[in-house]
Amino acid sequence: MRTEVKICGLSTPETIDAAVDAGATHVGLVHYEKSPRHVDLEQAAKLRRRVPETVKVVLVVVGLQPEPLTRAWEVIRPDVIQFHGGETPEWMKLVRQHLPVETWRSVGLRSAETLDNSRKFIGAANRLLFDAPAKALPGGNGVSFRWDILDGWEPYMPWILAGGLTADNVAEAIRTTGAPMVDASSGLEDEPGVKNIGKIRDFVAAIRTSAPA
Ligand SMILES: O=C(O)c1ccccc1N[C@@H]1O[C@H](COP(=O)(O)O)[C@@H](O)[C@H]1O
Repeated sequence: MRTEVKICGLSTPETIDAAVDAGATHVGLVHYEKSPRHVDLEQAAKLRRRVPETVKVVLVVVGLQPEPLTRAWEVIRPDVIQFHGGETPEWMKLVRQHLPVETWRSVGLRSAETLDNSRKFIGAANRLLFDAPAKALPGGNGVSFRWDILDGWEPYMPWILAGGLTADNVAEAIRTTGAPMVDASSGLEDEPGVKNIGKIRDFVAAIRTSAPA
């Protein structure tokens, strides 16, 4: 199956267009003020309108309270909300009941035990997004986790590989883990928050030319 690709932390029309043209299946907008990739609601809504229907828009949030989350959904109308903080399964289930949106949950993978704990998101998340454990930011740190934690894992729900992916390591990452979807952000930048269009193109090309796992 064709590997799905999300390019995250986009904040300009040019980089949105570059990700779409390169063949990304998903584009990510980070709505989190502490991030160098933060976009406010107005910017995010404008960027969202550039994205064709064939590409899904993912809104990344961290511990956003109910009212601002609903407001963000109303203004941006993302296809997916990616919860990247300490959001509980119960809270995510409530969101799914009230908003017509897919929910994804990040899990910082430290060990096989953290992998097993992610079962609690069955029924709350449509997909799990495996990233390195939080550092300065909850995500977007450009750090990979030990992919061997996934050795022998039998996926019980759709999942995504994230954390420190670049054009140089993504083919190996897919080969090693069998990831059906990959997600990259800071590895495609010249400096925090500034995406490089060439790096976006090279990243997607590295996936499309790599042999399937
Ligand atoms: O990108 C951010 O600034 C960010 C902030 C808060 C939560 C998540 C964030 N990004 C997500 O982190 C992962 C990994 O990113 P990277 O490739 O290692 O930079 C990815 O899912 C981003 O969507």
